[in-house]
Amino acid sequence: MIELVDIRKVFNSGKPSEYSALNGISLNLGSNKVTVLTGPSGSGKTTLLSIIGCMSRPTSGRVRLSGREITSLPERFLTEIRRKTFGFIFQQHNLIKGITALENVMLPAYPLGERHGPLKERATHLLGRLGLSHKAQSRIEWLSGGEAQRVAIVRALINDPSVIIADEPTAHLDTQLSHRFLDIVERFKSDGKTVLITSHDPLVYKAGVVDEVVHLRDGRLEGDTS
Ligand SMILES: Nc1ncnc2c1ncn2[C@@H]1O[C@H](COP(=O)(O)OP(=O)(O)OP(=O)(O)O)[C@@H](O)[C@H]1O
Repeated sequence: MIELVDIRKVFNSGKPSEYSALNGISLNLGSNKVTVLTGPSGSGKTTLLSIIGCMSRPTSGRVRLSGREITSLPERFLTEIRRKTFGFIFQQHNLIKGITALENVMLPAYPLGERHGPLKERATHLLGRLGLSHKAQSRIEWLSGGEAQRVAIVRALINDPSVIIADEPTAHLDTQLSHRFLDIVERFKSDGKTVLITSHDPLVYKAGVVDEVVHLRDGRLEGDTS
């Protein structure tokens, strides 16, 4: 599904602050699999996620998505791929204050031009699936941390992405809500989705639903000495 070939990422190239965050990562992420990316702080997990999710480009190396080379595509194609293929769940959920949970969920679908009625129906249905029907009209700032987290998950699903990317999804969740998140991952998987998670949390990387754990250290796959 997603193939990475010799991915390198250098920040601030040519400056005294030059930093090589990824040093030749080659990796295959199988379709309909749950992969966890783990490793110490600063090992390059978020940098790699943002490259896989078409949010940034590698300095060198190739990314193939379902066999299609996407590394060198112009920005507008990458934006389209990003919208249609990926659903993102960020550590800080980036939900917008001052508008309701329902409106937050619908926002990523607006650029795709879907009619308002069916979109609202789908968003309402998805909120219900995560037990949030009664919070649809609540403003984001009125929700608890766990509720906001679930709104962020629903928002990630609104365009029916085939790949879900979650960056430290349980960082702000207690044990019970972390288990709830893993139940949701289980559901993604049975819906045929591919899931990629970064996590330091043993509760996540040791979970039964996880197919593969990839360890990063110093921008390399652990055990890879090439
Ligand atoms: N835009 C940037 N400019 C310069 N250096 C950067 C930039 N983004 C990340 N880095 C550096 O690249 C390295 C990898 O960062 P990254 O955020 O990918 O690590 P991480 O494994 O996700 O860490 P954490 O677990 O703490 O979130 C870090 O040393 C970081 O300081």
